[in-house]
Amino acid sequence: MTDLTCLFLGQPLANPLMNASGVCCRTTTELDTLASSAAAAMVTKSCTLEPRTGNPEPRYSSLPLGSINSMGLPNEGYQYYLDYAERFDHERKLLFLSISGLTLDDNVEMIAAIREAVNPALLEVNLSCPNVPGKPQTGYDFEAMDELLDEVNDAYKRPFGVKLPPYFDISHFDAAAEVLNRYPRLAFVTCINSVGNGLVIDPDTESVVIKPKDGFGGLGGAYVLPTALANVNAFYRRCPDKQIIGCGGVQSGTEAFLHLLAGASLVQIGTALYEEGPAVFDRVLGELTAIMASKGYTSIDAFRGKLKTL
Ligand SMILES: O=C1NC(=O)NC(C(=O)O)N1
Repeated sequence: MTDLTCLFLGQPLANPLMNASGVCCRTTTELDTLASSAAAAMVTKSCTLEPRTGNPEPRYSSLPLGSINSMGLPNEGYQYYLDYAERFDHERKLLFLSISGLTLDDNVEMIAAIREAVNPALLEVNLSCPNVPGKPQTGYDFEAMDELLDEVNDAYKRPFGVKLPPYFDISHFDAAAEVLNRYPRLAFVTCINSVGNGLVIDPDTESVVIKPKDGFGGLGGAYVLPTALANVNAFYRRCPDKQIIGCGGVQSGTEAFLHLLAGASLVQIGTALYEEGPAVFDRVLGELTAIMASKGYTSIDAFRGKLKTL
């Protein structure tokens, strides 16, 4: 019998799957769809202090090898998601609440409200939205990242986590991990956010495919799998006291298996969820189960993090 249960921050979950923030999680209708899906956990759209309509459309495009987006943090404002979390049945499913304040003060203000929650969700601080014009990604500025995490650590006494951008240099894995490891209550790290500021060009129209930022947007899907796996494994190796949530390029049980092998505790699905809807969770769970059975693994811990090197 193949058992998909896993432990996250001490909480048993039926399986390791959840959505990637931003997909199927902006409205209560979308969030309720996730709550009714086979995913064992779910995360809200990254929210800001005030509601945002986001960037002009078209701002998302799907392609054979993945997706490009420049949504621009469209969301209902943090109170909307706080209210959703207060009404949520946390026994039923693990709920994460993602914040992406436009300024340090906005993040501090949102956290001041979130810490008063009677029925708290798990806080994820998004350090990596690449699509707000004029807003650099905090995750690429280690000093700013440390300053923000110091404020979060002071203001918020429950375990929390961060959503990181992809890094592409070993010295950046080292520097980022050094900052993260200063905060023991920083309990999980979600790798990766989209690969920022890619450019998809349509050869027929000789045009970009999304409107914001002259077509520059965050890449997801198959394009980003090797980078996602590298970031999951890099932080799995460097942050032994934290759990890693893998995100990027999961389109089947195979990629979910790879993220777990690389050290992920949970696995997020973004582009494939956007394209296929919540049935993607049932499909990927079935495929993951089949892969584990074919390899003789009866539990996820039998192989999780046990990536072989040569
Ligand atoms: O953090 C984010 N990552 C993305 O790829 N897109 C969204 C967005 O643009 O809102 N935010």
